[in-house]
Amino acid sequence: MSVKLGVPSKGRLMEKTFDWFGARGVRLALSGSEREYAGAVEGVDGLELVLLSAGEIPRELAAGRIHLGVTGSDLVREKLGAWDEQVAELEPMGFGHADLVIAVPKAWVDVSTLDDLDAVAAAFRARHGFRLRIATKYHRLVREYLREHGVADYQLVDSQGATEGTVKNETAEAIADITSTGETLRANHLKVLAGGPVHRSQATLFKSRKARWSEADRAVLSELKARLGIRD
Ligand SMILES: Nc1ncnc2c1ncn2[C@@H]1O[C@H](COP(=O)(O)OP(=O)(O)OP(=O)(O)O)[C@@H](O)[C@H]1O
Ligand SMILES: O=P(O)(O)OC[C@H]1O[C@H](OP(=O)(O)OP(=O)(O)O)[C@H](O)[C@@H]1O
Repeated sequence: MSVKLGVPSKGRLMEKTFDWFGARGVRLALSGSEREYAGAVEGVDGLELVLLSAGEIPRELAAGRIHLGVTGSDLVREKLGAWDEQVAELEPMGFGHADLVIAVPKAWVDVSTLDDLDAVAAAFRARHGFRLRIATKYHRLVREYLREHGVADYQLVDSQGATEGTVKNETAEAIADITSTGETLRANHLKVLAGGPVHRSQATLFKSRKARWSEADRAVLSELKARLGIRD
């Protein structure tokens, strides 16, 4: 048996993950064509590369089908209930930074904090007879955050992409999505509520608490951690 390392199969996260391991003397390489989702690890024996969608890596870790995985810290928290019972954070990797934020129309000049949002939500319900809609794909994280901050008069509407467009399209009054440069928010005339993001995400190396770790697997992990400069 070998230790399975899941890494994102495409895009920015894949390239930066390859670079991050490479800079630490562990070469990840795609085997065959770029479209074949299989790969090899050079530099550490007993480590197998598995290419997966970043969004699926949390579930694969929780199911114990992979031992290690690289994905955004936001995705692990969103996709897994009690995430820290299922996976452990081994190392934040310093790339893939994005903030999960709540944003409202810029034109709402009286709304800049969560308390303002709460007040507007109550007024909205009284006026329209339905709850203010927040479009997002981060249901778990947004619900937890708003509960902690005492905002209750809202409903989430699911949006799996182009979330910032939902306000203009009148399918939501506010949104919760990740932002890095802030350009998409600006282009859609939205502003971020004050008080800090719901979550500050970055690419992170996770270890599964649910996978079967044989004696040999633990030895592979120790060697890998030594190579990567990760202390226990
Ligand atoms: N500007 C950004 N836009 C989108 N995601 C970003 C950005 N910056 C960092 N990320 C992070 O990248 C991860 C999402 O990557 P990606 O979209 O490839 O995942 P995915 O949901 O698996 O996609 P797909 O389903 O299309 O394969 C998240 O952890 C997110 O926080
Ligand atoms: O702050 P910015 O630098 O503008 O980046 C933020 C945007 O990037 C992501 O979308 P992406 O294009 O990855 O597609 P998605 O809508 O499918 O998530 C995210 O959902 C935002 O829309």
